[in-house]
Amino acid sequence: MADSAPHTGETRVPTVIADEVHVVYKVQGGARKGGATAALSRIFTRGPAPGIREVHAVKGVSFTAYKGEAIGLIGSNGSGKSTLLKAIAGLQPVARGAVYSHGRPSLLGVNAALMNDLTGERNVVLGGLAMGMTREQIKEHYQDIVDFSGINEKGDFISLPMRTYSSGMGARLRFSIAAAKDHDVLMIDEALATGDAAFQRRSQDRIEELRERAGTVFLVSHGINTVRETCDRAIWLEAGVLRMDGPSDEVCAAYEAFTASR
Ligand SMILES: Nc1ncnc2c1ncn2[C@@H]1O[C@H](COP(=O)(O)OP(=O)(O)OP(=O)(O)O)[C@@H](O)[C@H]1O
Repeated sequence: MADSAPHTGETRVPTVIADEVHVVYKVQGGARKGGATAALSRIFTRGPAPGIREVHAVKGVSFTAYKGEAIGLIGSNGSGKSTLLKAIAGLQPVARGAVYSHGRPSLLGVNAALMNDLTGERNVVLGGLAMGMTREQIKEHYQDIVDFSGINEKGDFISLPMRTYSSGMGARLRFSIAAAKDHDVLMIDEALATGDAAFQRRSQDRIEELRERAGTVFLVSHGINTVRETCDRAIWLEAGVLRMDGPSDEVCAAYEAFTASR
């Protein structure tokens, strides 16, 4: 596939290499009948045990990401975007192929592991520690994180448990915590879609900074315009297969033409 990283004259530093990555989920409880013929056929075809269904979510995806790139992952629902990010982050084993990465990729998802029963305040500390920040560093960044998230704009929400937050507020806090640290590879799953216009603008600026200071940013989004505005490169997945990889304008246009034709 086309390699779209800008040629700046400097040596390009690869941060993530995906080499023919396949991810297969095994799902318990699939409604498969367990007759004798089916069992025999499974022995010969080496199929999964009864009741276990396989979902081949990512099928042989290869690409190289470079330092300084912001890469948008686009594709229809269920095309494998989140799964690919999890595989890059090492949170989902690959069935075949391999992922090589520089440093430890951090996945910032809407489901990132913050604790709903703890206050926003405590979660800022926990999230910071989980990312490897020291208590001193967290203290230093605390106010910035809270201000950036905008959580306290409508009252003192940061001292309330996170379960009292709207999903947008939770996503904003997660983004703010993750963005407080420089990452070699930062992966963001949809968090931007949930913020309001002002937050989205701040996030785009912050992604720009992270790219300059750190390494590579991956962004999964259904908002094709967010990808256009935030990313210089886009990777389009469809049914687990990489359909196109190139400058985000071109890939987004091709994807839009594809969705319009369906
Ligand atoms: N934990 C899981 N167990 C089994 N199958 C899963 C699991 N997570 C995802 N899948 C399946 O893997 C495929 C890819 O899902 P994935 O969430 O990666 O797609 P996506 O492109 O991120 O989707 P969306 O745009 O809807 O968020 C889908 O068929 C989905 O049903």
